[in-house]
Amino acid sequence: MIQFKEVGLTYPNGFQGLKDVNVTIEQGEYVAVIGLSGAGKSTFIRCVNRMNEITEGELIVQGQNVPTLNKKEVRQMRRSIGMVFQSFNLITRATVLKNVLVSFVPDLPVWRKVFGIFTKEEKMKALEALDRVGILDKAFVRVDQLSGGQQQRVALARTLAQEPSIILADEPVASLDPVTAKAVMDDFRTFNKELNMTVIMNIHHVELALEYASRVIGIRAGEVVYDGPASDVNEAVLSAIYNGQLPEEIGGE
Ligand SMILES: Nc1ncnc2c1ncn2[C@@H]1O[C@H](COP(=O)(O)OP(=O)(O)OP(=O)(O)O)[C@@H](O)[C@H]1O
Repeated sequence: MIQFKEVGLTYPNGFQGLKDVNVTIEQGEYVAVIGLSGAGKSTFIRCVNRMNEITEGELIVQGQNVPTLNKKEVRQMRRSIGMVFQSFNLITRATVLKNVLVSFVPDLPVWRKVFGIFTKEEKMKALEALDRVGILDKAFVRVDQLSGGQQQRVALARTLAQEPSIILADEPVASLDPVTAKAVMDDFRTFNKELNMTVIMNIHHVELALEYASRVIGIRAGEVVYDGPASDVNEAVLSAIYNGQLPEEIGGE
């Protein structure tokens, strides 16, 4: 479970990124976070694994009080929280398999990190993850020889191999064509449904958000202005989230 209680975040330059956020997310939910550019979507999800530090209120993730964790505890917490980015964050000159194996690195003793020796079990887990996202045949191909969609699947496989209970996804389909974007969204849905992973996804594409997520959190200027089922999101709700500037795909300019 993830609980934001009266959370505020003021950046060091004084900008208020989040204001009085009260949100509880249960294990296994699929949440889409929507809002205008600059509304605070990334700020919000990055608090969960403490990439951003909250400055007010309380944040509990899987029973742990996030702001009070020391460095070692933060590292441990992050093992159970996968992160997927728009830019994939891969080592492009290494093979697909190596990129997935990297997910085991934080747990490796120093000598194994240096020599890059992975156990048979780890290799099997990595290959299984590649199989799940449908790119097992690319295991020994260099990442820079793959398409954008394939690269995002490598990033997904890397996250999956980590066996997280929560996946934070920051605009994971923004740079993909519509067909590939849907395929990647389908992968997230599979992880969510079959593996009971919580998915919290920032997404600009409202139609996809409403199609895939069960819950929508709408953020405007650092405040949660909607939190409810995706099925209840209508034009009025969107107008409130987007400050009257409806996205083009749903009838705006
Ligand atoms: N390190 C920082 N210091 C000061 N202000 C910041 C910092 N990081 C983000 N901000 C500001 O906080 C606000 C929210 O940023 P955030 O990246 O969370 O928005 P977003 O909704 O994810 O936007 P986008 O959809 O464009 O990615 C923006 O106004 C941004 O300029």
